[in-house]
Amino acid sequence: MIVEVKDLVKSFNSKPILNKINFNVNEGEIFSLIGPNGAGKTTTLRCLYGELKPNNGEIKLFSEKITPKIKAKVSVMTEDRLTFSNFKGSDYLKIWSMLYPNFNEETFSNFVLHYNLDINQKVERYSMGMKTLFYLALTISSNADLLLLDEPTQNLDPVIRSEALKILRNYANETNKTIIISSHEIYELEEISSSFAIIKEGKILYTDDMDSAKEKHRMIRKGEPIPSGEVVANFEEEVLVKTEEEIGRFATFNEIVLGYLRSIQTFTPFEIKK
Ligand SMILES: Nc1ncnc2c1ncn2[C@@H]1O[C@H](COP(=O)(O)OP(=O)(O)OP(=O)(O)O)[C@@H](O)[C@H]1O
Repeated sequence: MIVEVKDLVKSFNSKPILNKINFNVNEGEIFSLIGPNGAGKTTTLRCLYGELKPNNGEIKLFSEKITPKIKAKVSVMTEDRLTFSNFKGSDYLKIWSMLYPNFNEETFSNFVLHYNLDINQKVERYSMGMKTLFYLALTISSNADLLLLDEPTQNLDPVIRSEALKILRNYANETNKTIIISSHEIYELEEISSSFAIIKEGKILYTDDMDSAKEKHRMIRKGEPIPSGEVVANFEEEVLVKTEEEIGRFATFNEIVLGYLRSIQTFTPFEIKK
């Protein structure tokens, strides 16, 4: 197991933000942490890379507690893409190649060349999309065993976004390295993830492998008998049920995610009052 999170609790100013979170990630997986704005995705990742100290619970990376030695196996893309003022791309290259003993300068050079990123320019002057690409270049060149990527396709145009997903898929598939992605882009997560957890209001609502989740969930037309199992959510004309019975039709990943996110409270779209 590469990542083990057990009963993780994190509060800010006594306000609970993560409420006994549990999930595991195996080697070679691309694991997605999926949830709406404010669900606690970034807070979970910050606990994973040791930036935040949990109030309770246990995190193990590579079967060990987080130590500086373990951190050297992890590379991180933070959501805010924080950049040091006055640092050029080439300065980051120097720092990252010192931090990561297996840093691949050739991969980095090819990446920045392909996307026309000028490493002699200050990174804080890059556009948001360029910053995302630059951090993608750093993280995949790090050759770290675990990548923690917070919203790694944010601000990328559709073509580059799809290329970025392919790059990440290859990173995990070809080298058996592990990636955790936080996002709310359901469609692209389905394309790339092998396992996932759905998080809302600091709680994990469901976690599973992609294939196993699809096997366990069925959509039953309203009015038809509900099989044994757990009714997860009501859709307009169908009901999402977690069951072992072969009945109705298989639910899509999108329906499973929306179903769990709806199940806690009824979703009410925001409307501007006239
Ligand atoms: N340093 C902090 N101090 C106080 N509250 C915080 C702090 N960081 C995060 N929070 C709160 O924790 C909650 C979860 O935030 P978090 O950034 O983890 O959510 P998220 O799922 O990553 O959201 P998004 O998709 O919008 O980035 C929010 O209510 C946020 O206001």
